[in-house]
Amino acid sequence: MRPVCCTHMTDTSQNILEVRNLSKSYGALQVTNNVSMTLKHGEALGIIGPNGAGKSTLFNLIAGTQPVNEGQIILSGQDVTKSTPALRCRMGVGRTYQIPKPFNGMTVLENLLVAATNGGALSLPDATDKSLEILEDLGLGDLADVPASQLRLLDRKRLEMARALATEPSLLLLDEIAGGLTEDECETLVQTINNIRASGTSIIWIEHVVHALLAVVDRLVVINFGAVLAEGDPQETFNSKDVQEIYLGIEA
Ligand SMILES: Nc1ncnc2c1ncn2[C@@H]1O[C@H](COP(=O)(O)OP(=O)(O)OP(=O)(O)O)[C@@H](O)[C@H]1O
Repeated sequence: MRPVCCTHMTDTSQNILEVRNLSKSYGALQVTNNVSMTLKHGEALGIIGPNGAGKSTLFNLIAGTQPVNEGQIILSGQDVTKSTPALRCRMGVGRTYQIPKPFNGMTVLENLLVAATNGGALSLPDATDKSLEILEDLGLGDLADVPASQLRLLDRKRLEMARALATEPSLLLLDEIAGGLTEDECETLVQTINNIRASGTSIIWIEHVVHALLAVVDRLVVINFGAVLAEGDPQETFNSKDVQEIYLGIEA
């Protein structure tokens, strides 16, 4: 395990994402504190940390829904720190939200079409083909014409992921997608994420369900009080004394 602050890779062609010295405050509350990290093309990175540590905020900064106070975000070699969320989405950043936010008045398919025609910029016929394919892959094929408001939790989470995939992301940000699922459902979700990953999509996954996360990611970053506490091999990092003590409150 490498301690604290992730080192930068200077060869940007290998990195789909570089986050450089990011800081973010809300009033007096510093939520992101000088965070740096990189993600290689095709890599899957896990993020864990206590509640309120600033994990989702990091996604908001990367996706552009919140402005940074300091630092830089480099996407495929291009500085997008000041770019709009829409532009970042067109450049390949797809995300899910911790609390699924579908358009409840629309069907499952219509939800994907909105994402595919706007975020993904596909024509309607292409968007329809693409959306049906994604729904099939994610086990939602039979629910295409069902209103989103009628879905059970697992299917709402799948829809959240399907909407992100409909924008054709090269970088997928998954925010606590496994919470509240049964063990079997969790296993299905892990398979789905591994399939997405096998198709070449780079992934950053924030998750409290650590065993699910460890079944997917190549590398783990631990955030505490807005800063990087540790990063490295997933199991080794998770088992380290600092992480066990600070993240789980266990005295190792
Ligand atoms: N828009 C905002 N305005 C003010 N405070 C905010 C805002 N967004 C987040 N915060 C605060 O920033 C801190 C970090 O929130 P964040 O959601 O990033 O944590 P998290 O690590 O994702 O937590 P959890 O694991 O509980 O989801 C919290 O104290 C939160 O209340």
